[in-house]
Amino acid sequence: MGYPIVLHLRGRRAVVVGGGKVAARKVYGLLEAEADVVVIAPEAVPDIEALAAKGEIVWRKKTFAEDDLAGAFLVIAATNDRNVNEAVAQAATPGQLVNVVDDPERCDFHVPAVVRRGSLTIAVSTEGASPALARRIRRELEEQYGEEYGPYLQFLRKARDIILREMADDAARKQLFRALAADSFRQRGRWDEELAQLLANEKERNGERGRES
Ligand SMILES: C[C@@]1(CC(=O)O)C2=NC(=C\c3[nH]c(c(CCC(=O)O)c3CC(=O)O)Cc3[nH]c(c(CC(=O)O)c3CCC(=O)O)/C=C3\N/C(=C\2)[C@@H](CCC(=O)O)[C@]3(C)CC(=O)O)/[C@H]1CCC(=O)O
Ligand SMILES: NC(=O)c1ccc[n+]([C@@H]2O[C@H](COP(=O)([O-])OP(=O)(O)OC[C@H]3O[C@@H](n4cnc5c(N)ncnc54)[C@H](O)[C@@H]3O)[C@@H](O)[C@H]2O)c1
Repeated sequence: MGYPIVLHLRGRRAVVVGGGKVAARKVYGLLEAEADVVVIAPEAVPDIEALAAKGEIVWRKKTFAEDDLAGAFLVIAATNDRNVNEAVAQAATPGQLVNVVDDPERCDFHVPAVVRRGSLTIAVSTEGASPALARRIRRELEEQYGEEYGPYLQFLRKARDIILREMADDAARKQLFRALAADSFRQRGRWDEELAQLLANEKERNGERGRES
């Protein structure tokens, strides 16, 4: 079974070999993670052409050669030619993370189906058993966790900073974090107001404890 992790790719080079629809899907995911994306392909779908024209990726309009992998942190072999994909995997050095879109056995990692809502990422993997099921579940999760989770996560991050700064008691902090994560809290929508109230209550309780001792 694979070990799920979230890679930090900002400023790191990701080389995608191939310029078809599968490559384009991987490119979009890599751009969301702010990787420096380089595509190697003699021909590419319009999405990839457009991204290259806007300067959001580099497209080397050529067939794959070993030296295309120089400086890559992550490599995706996404051509429609099994032999080329195999050659890409062979050319990678041991430290480079490799995904081969038509050969799960050759992969250091596979790519899950993903829902993103600001800082919230929900990833679904079937380990290659059924990418179509991963896609279906991703769509269901998109319904369940709507766009409103983006601003909610922003609030939670800010609240967490405040709580860590202002509250010393571990147990009380934990209780507060859980209260803010409750769906009923999210749905009421009065996040800042309720946080201020909860912090004030906690300060008052502390004050009382101080006077008791
Ligand atoms: C999740 C997603 C992420 C992404 O690509 O971004 C993804 N595949 C997606 C869609 C999809 N892929 C395929 C179909 C057609 C239906 C079907 O065959 O089921 C559909 C559905 C569609 O297109 O609608 C066909 C397919 N996929 C692979 C092979 C090769 C093989 O298994 O040998 C073949 C056969 C090719 C052929 O010969 O035809 C291999 C892989 N695909 C993976 C990921 C990795 C395993 C992830 C997992 O199992 O969880 C893995 C192992 C490697 C990798 O790519 O990392 C993305 C959904 C994004 C979304 O919608 O959210
Ligand atoms: N992992 C997945 O999610 C998934 C899903 C569907 C299909 N697949 C597999 O992925 C492969 C690619 O699918 P696609 O629909 O994107 O194919 P496609 O035919 O649309 O694109 C293939 C691309 O590879 C490029 N290419 C071919 N030879 C090359 C070389 N020597 N160097 C560099 N680039 C080269 C072509 O120029 C083209 O841009 C399929 O063959 C299939 O086996 C994987």
